[in-house]
Amino acid sequence: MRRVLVVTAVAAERDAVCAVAGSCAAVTLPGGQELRRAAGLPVALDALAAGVGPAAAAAGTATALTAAALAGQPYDLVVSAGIGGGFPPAAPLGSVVVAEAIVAADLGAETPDGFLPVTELGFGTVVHRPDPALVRAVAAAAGAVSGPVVTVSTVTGGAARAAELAARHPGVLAEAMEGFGVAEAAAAHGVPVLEIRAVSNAVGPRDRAAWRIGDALAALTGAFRTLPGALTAATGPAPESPPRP
Ligand SMILES: O=C(O)c1cccc(C(=O)CC[C@H]2O[C@@H](n3cnc4c(=O)[nH]cnc43)[C@H](O)[C@@H]2O)c1
Repeated sequence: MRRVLVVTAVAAERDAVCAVAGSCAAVTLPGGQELRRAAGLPVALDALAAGVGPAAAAAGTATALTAAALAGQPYDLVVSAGIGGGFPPAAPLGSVVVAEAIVAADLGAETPDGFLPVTELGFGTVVHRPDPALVRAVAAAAGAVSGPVVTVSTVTGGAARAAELAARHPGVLAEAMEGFGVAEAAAAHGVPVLEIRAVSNAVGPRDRAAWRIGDALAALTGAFRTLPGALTAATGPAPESPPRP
């Protein structure tokens, strides 16, 4: 059976993923974070609420991946998941976005000529590209759109920054705060990654009262209901493996 680790920021997002299974059992990770383990699905699904932002996401993901590897039960896929801001009109409230590129949008330097990504300063990486066939299959099954999703450390709160992000990242569909951190940890472990976002708000001038978190969490559950079938469609039946304790 395929083993999938889903990393969310907060418990409400994790519980929206767990809702697919009806119930989830708690497993404590080294360091004390609590993983939730779903039973009765055609994939072995674990969900972790690792905290808000790319650093917490990377730390939690790396801990869960290391614990699973040391237990001899490594994950086959990591999914960064949760609610996110959508760029209108392509990603309206309540829609689901699957990332074809997971982009660190504010990792770099401001210069007199504008923003420079760290790659242009000679360091690291600013983009992870999930397997396109997997992205297509997961998006099709979920009725989602696919395109770039940016990771930011500061939620966009104005029209000027929204326009700047859209100009710097053509086709960008959504903004969230964890995808790149999850993807960095997955890459360090050689595990494929996806990012799935359900749109709770429009990226632009801050209007917290207009966020539709309940609708987005329901859309997230709906997307995860279709994930096992999509994984099988994209990669074939899972190889035999020993059952989990
Ligand atoms: O208040 C609640 O009930 C609640 C339930 C679920 C999630 C939240 C969050 O505030 C999660 C923070 C989380 O949301 C992502 N997010 C959502 N919209 C945006 C955005 O426009 N720009 C950036 N990030 C966004 C982000 O990944 C945060 O981790 C509250």
